Amino acid sequence: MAGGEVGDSRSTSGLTPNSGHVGVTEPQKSLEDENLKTLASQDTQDLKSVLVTSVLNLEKLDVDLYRGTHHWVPRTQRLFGGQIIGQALVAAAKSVSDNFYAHSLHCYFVRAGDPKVPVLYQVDRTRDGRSFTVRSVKAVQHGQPILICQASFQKLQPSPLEHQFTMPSVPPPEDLLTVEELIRLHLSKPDLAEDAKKGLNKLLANEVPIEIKPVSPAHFYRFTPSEPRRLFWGRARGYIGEGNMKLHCCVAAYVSDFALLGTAMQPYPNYRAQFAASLDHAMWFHSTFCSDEWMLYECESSWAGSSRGLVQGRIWRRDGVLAASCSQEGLLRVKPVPESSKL
Ligand SMILES: CC(C)(COP(=O)(O)OP(=O)(O)OC[C@H]1O[C@@H](n2cnc3c(N)ncnc32)[C@H](O)[C@@H]1OP(=O)(O)O)[C@@H](O)C(=O)NCCC(=O)NCCSC(=O)CCCC(=O)O
Repeated sequence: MAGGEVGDSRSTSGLTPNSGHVGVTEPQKSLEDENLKTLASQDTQDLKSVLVTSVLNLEKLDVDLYRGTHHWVPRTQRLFGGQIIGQALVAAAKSVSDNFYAHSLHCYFVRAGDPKVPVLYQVDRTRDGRSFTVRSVKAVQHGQPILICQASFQKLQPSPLEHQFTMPSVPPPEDLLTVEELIRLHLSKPDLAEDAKKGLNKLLANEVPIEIKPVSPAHFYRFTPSEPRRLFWGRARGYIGEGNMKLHCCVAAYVSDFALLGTAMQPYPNYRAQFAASLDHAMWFHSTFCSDEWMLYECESSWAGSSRGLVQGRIWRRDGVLAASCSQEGLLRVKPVPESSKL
């Protein structure tokens, strides 16, 4: 966007939910241990999200050249894909007029990101049109691209053609446990294998700037084989700020890469990913939303084969409006889970 700030105040999307349907079911007790909800995980909603203060706050080095730093690095010690996509979209948006809004992006992860050095973002102003503006961004480390991304922006153009799927009915986030609460619950089991305990404690030590509440934890953690479909509520930790749609899109791009690929592993609880990495990621933005408010992520994997898995995602506002869709193919090299590690 013009002026180098990821900020605007888009007021309406032009898309409405289907016949006022609200997909959230009435409150109900989802897991027996209600006490855990109050004991576990501090409420950080009053804090400005680290995604705003640091991760998506790129340093300008020159015209169309930015530097991004890291906050959370996954255990794999390669950069989190969502961080690179989110930062690439921030860089792309900086040269786009305020009245153009991201409607889609298409990315390839071509090399693993190195967490020891910052990432440079080189923006190419591919085209400025009357309705659409396109930017190409190359994320570079050690002189070589790690991500190539095309992002397209459009002026608001209302249309009589408006439809969307209906949001699935699920319990509201207030009735579900966060990933951290579920892990603590699991850790309290006396017969838990040592290997599993170690793995879960490592997960707890993660400082991921995203909060997640799985709708069906057993599917999410792949205790049993299940259809490659998952639903979870997700939001950025901390406060992002109102009326800043461009930033909310960048945050959503960050969050969207977090738990997508695991969907393709759900039918195979006896296999563990030895190497899992997103190969490409596409995203379409449909409506206004707040990425620091709970949104329902509906993910399904239509196919897996040749050491790859394909996953589609829909991101719903809790009032039933389809906010965004995404699609990703990932590399999944697997090995059987050793008996001693089974939960
Ligand atoms: C995907 C790859 C690895 C593809 O590379 P490649 O052509 O295989 O490259 P390479 O340098 O030749 O090899 C890399 C490595 O893969 C090994 N390899 C290659 N082929 C095979 C095989 N058939 N069987 C078993 N191993 C194989 C090679 O020996 C290399 O291993 P090494 O690094 O030497 O230990 C590359 O393009 C890449 O690293 N891209 C970046 C992917 C990425 O970083 N994505 C974003 C992070 S993933 C993420 O954030 C999602 C997390 C969300 C979630 O967990 O749900």
